[in-house]
Amino acid sequence: MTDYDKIWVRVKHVTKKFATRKGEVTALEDVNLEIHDGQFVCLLGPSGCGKTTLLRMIGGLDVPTSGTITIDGKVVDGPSPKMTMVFQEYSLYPWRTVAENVGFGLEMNGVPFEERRAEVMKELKLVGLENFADSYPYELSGGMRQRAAVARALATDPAVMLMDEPFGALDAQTRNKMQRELLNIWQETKKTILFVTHSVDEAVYLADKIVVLTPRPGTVHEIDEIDLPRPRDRTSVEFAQIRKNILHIIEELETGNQNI
Ligand SMILES: Nc1ncnc2c1ncn2[C@@H]1O[C@H](COP(=O)(O)OP(=O)(O)OP(=O)(O)O)[C@@H](O)[C@H]1O
Repeated sequence: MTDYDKIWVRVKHVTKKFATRKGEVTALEDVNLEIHDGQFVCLLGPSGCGKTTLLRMIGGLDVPTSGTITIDGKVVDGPSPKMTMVFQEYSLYPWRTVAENVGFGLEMNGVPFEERRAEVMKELKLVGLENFADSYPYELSGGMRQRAAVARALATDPAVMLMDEPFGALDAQTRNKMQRELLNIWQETKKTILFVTHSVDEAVYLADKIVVLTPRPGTVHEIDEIDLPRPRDRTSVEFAQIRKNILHIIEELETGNQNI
C-alpha cells in the first residue's frame, strides 16, 4: 500500500566534488531532497547540472563528498535490492533472451526457475512483451528494449525505481507511448519513481512532484520542489499552466531571484 507519509529517500546537505585533471569540479552543492512512498518525482535540469550524479549516489553507485543519503532510514553504502536503475541505453545482455534478462536479478537472488519464470511473465505482460519472452534484444525495437529494461527493474520488486533519461534515445512517438505506459505501470504497481529528464514537458506529464536542479556559475546549485496534482487529473489547460509555472521557476532560479 502506498503511504505518502513514509519517506523512502532522504538527501541531506549533499555535496559532490570530482577531482579532474583540470582541478576540482563541484557537481552538486548542498542538495536536499525527500521522496515519499508512491511518489513519481521528476528531477529536471539542463545538461551538466548534476542529475545523473545525484541519481548514482542515491543508487549507491557513487558516494557524496559530504552530506548523507538514506534509504528507508539507512545510510546508503552501496547498491541495494531496494533500488533498481533504468538507464537510457537499456543495458540488456545481448546473449540472454528477454525473459533471461528480465529474470537476471531474481536469478542472482537465487529464486528457483519456475518461480522466476512466473514473475518474469507477469512483468512482461505488464509491459506488453509477453510474446517476446524468448526473443533476443537485437530482435526488438528501441521502445521494446526499454520496456524490457523496465520489466527487469520491476521484477525484483524494488521500493524505488531510479530512471536516468530512460526514453531519451527514443523517437518522439515511441517516447510518448512509453510515457503513457510508464504512468499506467506506476498507477498499477504504486512504485516510487525518481525519473531524471531535461524535458520540461516530460516532467510535467509524468510527475506528481518536480525537483528543479539548476547550476548557477560560481554559486551553489539551486533545487526547488513543485508539488503537482496527479497526472490523470490534469486538463490540457492545467498542463499548460503548470508548464508555464515551471518555466518561470527555472528562469527565476537561473537569474538567482529566490522570491518566487
Ligand atoms: N566521474 C566524473 N569525473 C569528473 N567530473 C564528473 C564526473 N561525473 C560527472 N562529472 C561532472 O559533474 C557535473 C554534473 O554531471 P552529471 O552527469 O551529473 O550532469 P547531468 O545533469 O546528468 O547531465 P546530462 O543531462 O548531460 O546527463 C558535470 O560538470 C560533469 O562534468
